[in-house]
Amino acid sequence: MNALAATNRNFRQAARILGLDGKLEKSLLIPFREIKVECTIPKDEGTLVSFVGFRVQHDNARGPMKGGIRYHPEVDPDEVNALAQLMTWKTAVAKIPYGGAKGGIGCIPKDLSTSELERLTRVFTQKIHDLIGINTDVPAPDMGTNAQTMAWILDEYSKFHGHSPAVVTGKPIDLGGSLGREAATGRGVVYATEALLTEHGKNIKDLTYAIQGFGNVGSWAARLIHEMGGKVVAVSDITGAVKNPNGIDIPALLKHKEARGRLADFSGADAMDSNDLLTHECDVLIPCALGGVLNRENAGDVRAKYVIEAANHPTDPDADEILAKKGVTILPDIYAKAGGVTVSYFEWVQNIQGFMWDEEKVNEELRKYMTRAFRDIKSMCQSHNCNLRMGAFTLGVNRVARATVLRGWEA
Ligand SMILES: NC(=O)C1=CN([C@@H]2O[C@H](COP(=O)(O)OP(=O)(O)OC[C@H]3O[C@@H](n4cnc5c(N)ncnc54)[C@H](O)[C@@H]3O)[C@@H](O)[C@H]2O)C=CC1
Ligand SMILES: O=C(O)CCC(=O)C(=O)O
Repeated sequence: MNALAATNRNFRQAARILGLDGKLEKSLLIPFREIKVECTIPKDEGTLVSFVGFRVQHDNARGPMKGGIRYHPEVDPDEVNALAQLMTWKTAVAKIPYGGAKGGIGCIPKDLSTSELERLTRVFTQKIHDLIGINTDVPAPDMGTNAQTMAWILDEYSKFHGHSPAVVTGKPIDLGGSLGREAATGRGVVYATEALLTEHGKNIKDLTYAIQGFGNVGSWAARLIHEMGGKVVAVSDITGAVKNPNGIDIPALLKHKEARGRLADFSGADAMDSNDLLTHECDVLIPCALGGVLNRENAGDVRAKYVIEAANHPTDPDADEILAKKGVTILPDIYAKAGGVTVSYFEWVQNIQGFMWDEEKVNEELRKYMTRAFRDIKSMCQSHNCNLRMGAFTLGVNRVARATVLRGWEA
C-alpha cells in the first residue's frame, strides 16, 4: 500500500472512531492547495537540466501550514500529499498553532554540486515565493536538505518580500535559527521513547536499540540514547550496517562518519547486512530513514518489543496488524518525530519576537511539549479504547476538525 493510501486509511479509521460528519471527513482529506513547478537550471558545465518541484499545502485551519522540503529521487505527488497530511495531524498532536504542508524536488542531491543545489533551490523559491510566507506556509529541512538550503530560500524569498527570517525554520543560527533545532527531531524521539518506557515501568538505560538511518534524526537519537546509558546494538545507513551486542561506541561512530567513512568499515563493530537491521535482536527498534520499511514481508520477523517511528510512515498497515498480534508496541510517527516541528515552532516564535532563547530553554520546552502530547494521546486511547496510532490520529484529527468547525464549517 502506498504512503497516501496508508495515511488516508489511518485518517478514515480515526474519523470513524470520532464519529466525524461525512462531509467534514471528505473535506479534511482534500489538500488546500497542490503546487507543481518545473525548475530548470544550468549545470556547472553549462548544459540545462530540468527537475520537478512540489509543495502540497494540506490544511490551515489551526494556523500557517508547516513542513519540510525534501530532495530525493523518489519524491512524487502521492508521497508529498501523504507527508503533507501527516504534518497536519502531527502539528495538531503537538498542539502547536500550525497546519500541515510538505514539499520536495525529485533529484539525487549527492549528484549535484553545491552551486547546482543553490541554483535549484533559488529557482524553486522563485516559483513558489508568493504561495509561502510567515503566516501562510513555513518550510523547513527534511531528507536531503539542511540549514544551508533554508538560508538560500530565506535569501531568495527576501528579495521579493524584504528580510523575512520567519519564512523558514531550521536555518543556520547566524540567520535566526534556533539553538537546539538541529538535534530536535532526534531529541524529541528520545523524549517520546522515555515517555512510553516510563509508562511501561522501564528506563532508557536498561534496554538495547537498533537504529535504521544515521542521518540527522538517527545520529542524534543514537547519541542521546548512548549518553543516557542505553545500548545501541545495531545501526545502518545507505552505505551499510554494523552491530555490536555489547553496545556500539556512538561518539566513535560519529567521528568515523564525519571522516566520511562508510558505516560498514567502522572498526569498533562488526559489519552486517543492512536488510537484517529491522529484524535484529533488540528491545527497541527505531527506523529513522525511509517510509514503508516495515511491511508484510518482514514484520513477522521483528524481534523488538517497541517500534519508535522516527521516519515518516515506516510501518505499512499490514505490518501494523502483524506487529500488534505479536504484542509489539508502536509509537506512531505523528507523535514520535514531532520534536523537529515543535522546535521549528519555537524558532518561528523567536524570529517573530526578535528574541533568542538559550538551548536549555529550548530543550526544556521540547520535553514539556512531548510529555504533554503523550499524556493527551493516552487519554484518547483510554476514551476510545484504541492503540497509540489511533490515539494520536484521533487526537490530531479531532483538534483540526474542531478548529475547522469553529471557523465556520456548515455540514
Ligand atoms: N531532520 C528533521 O528535522 C526531520 C526529519 N524527518 C524525517 O526523518 C527521517 C530521516 O530524516 P533525516 O535524518 O533528516 O534525513 P537525513 O537525510 O539526514 O538521513 C537519512 C538517513 O537515512 C539513511 N538511509 C537512506 N536510505 C537508507 C536505507 N535504504 N537503509 C538504511 N538507511 C538509509 C541515510 O544514509 C541517512 O543516514 C525522514 O523520514 C524525514 O522525513 C521528519 C521531521 C523532521
Ligand atoms: O520543522 C518543520 O517544519 C518540518 C518538520 C517535518 O517536515 C516533519 O516533521 O516531517
